[in-house]
Amino acid sequence: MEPGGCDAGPTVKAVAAVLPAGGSGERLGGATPKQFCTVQGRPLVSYTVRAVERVSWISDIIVVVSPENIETMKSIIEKYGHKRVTVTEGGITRHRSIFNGLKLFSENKFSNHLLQKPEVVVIHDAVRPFVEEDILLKVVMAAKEHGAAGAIRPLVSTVIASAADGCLDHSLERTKYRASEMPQAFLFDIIYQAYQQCTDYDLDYGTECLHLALKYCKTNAKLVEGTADLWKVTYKRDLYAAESIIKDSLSQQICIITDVKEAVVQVGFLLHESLRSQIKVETISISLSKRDNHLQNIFSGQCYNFVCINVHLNTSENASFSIDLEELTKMKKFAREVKRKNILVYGLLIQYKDYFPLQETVNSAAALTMALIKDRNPELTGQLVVA
Ligand SMILES: Nc1ccn([C@@H]2O[C@H](COP(=O)(O)OP(=O)(O)OP(=O)(O)O)[C@@H](O)[C@H]2O)c(=O)n1
Ligand SMILES: O=C(CO)[C@H](O)[C@H](O)COP(=O)(O)O
Repeated sequence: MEPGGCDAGPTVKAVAAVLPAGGSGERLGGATPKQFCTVQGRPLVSYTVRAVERVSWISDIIVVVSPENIETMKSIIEKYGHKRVTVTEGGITRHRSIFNGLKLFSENKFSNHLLQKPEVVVIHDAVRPFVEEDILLKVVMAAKEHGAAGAIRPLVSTVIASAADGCLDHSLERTKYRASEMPQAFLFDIIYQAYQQCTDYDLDYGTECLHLALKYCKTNAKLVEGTADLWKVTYKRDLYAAESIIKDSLSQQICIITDVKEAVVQVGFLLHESLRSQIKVETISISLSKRDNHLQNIFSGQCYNFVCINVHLNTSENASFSIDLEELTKMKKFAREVKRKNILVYGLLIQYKDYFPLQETVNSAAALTMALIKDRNPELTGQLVVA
């Protein structure tokens, strides 16, 4: 195993990543650049950084932002606990931002600490949050062999050229062409040399790093078929699409919390059974006295949805019930604390009558639970819902 690599990673001396995030997001519109737009409680750029930092064989991650967003980016890194990330200043175009990012490995003028020059550098737009390790590995290995590599996708529409009079000049045969996406990877020396040699025109109007490697270093990039999730958030509708993918991935798992009273444990079990065909479920029964510490541990796991259930049996002699306000206040407090980590907590009171089949009530409680976690409405967190 080489330094910088790991068992599952490439046998490359060191791999680093540069994430350009210095744009203003004109096509999306709005005051906030798209990379800082909040999606399910977290800025878009943080999802991309997280996707890249999960890859253990990527040693350094450079995020390039415009000068006015340096502090914002640093606070995002701090808030979401990102590791191995260095922030640097971008330029007025994407190419200039990427070049600034690459300079950190060669010139130490922007940074107080020296970053190890990588053998291969990955370039990935900060506004493509769904990048997976598999495609990163493929482009890195291909770059090691060919000098440069990039993810591609089939074209959705045919590309046409218009003449000066605004009429069709010619159209390209769609099957012969591909959309160039990200990530791309390069032998560091190749892409750095290309950026050093390219013209101001390239830096100001170019949109393709692979092209620079070809033009200035005669390197024909290997093209690697990517997945549909690699698309770039460009327009407002893309932000909605990203939100719905993120929401969906956060809604795959639920944790049911009950206390240890037999009746509640039993109803918790039925709810678990009713939900498990639709979603991954975990049920935890804990006594009230141990709850505080225990809940802290549970909430620091991987699950983003919790329901704390309680049960009320409504017999004819016992028609009214009271809510334990102390319990409710505690649950609300937890809900408020963990909401910052995108974890949503609900209270669910399952109220049933002794003459009514319990299973039916549990089924409607399951439907209510599913609606809550699919919707992920942060305003409802900490609320007590009654089934
Ligand atoms: N001066 C720039 C311009 C763009 N980018 C980054 O390059 C990526 C892809 O660019 P694009 O989608 O074009 O972003 P914007 O330039 O922000 O969008 P628009 O063209 O709509 O203004 C984005 O992560 C963007 O932040 C950058 O680092 N520096
Ligand atoms: O297309 C690309 C690859 O070739 C780049 O991903 C890049 O996003 C293009 O940026 P822009 O939309 O700003 O030109």
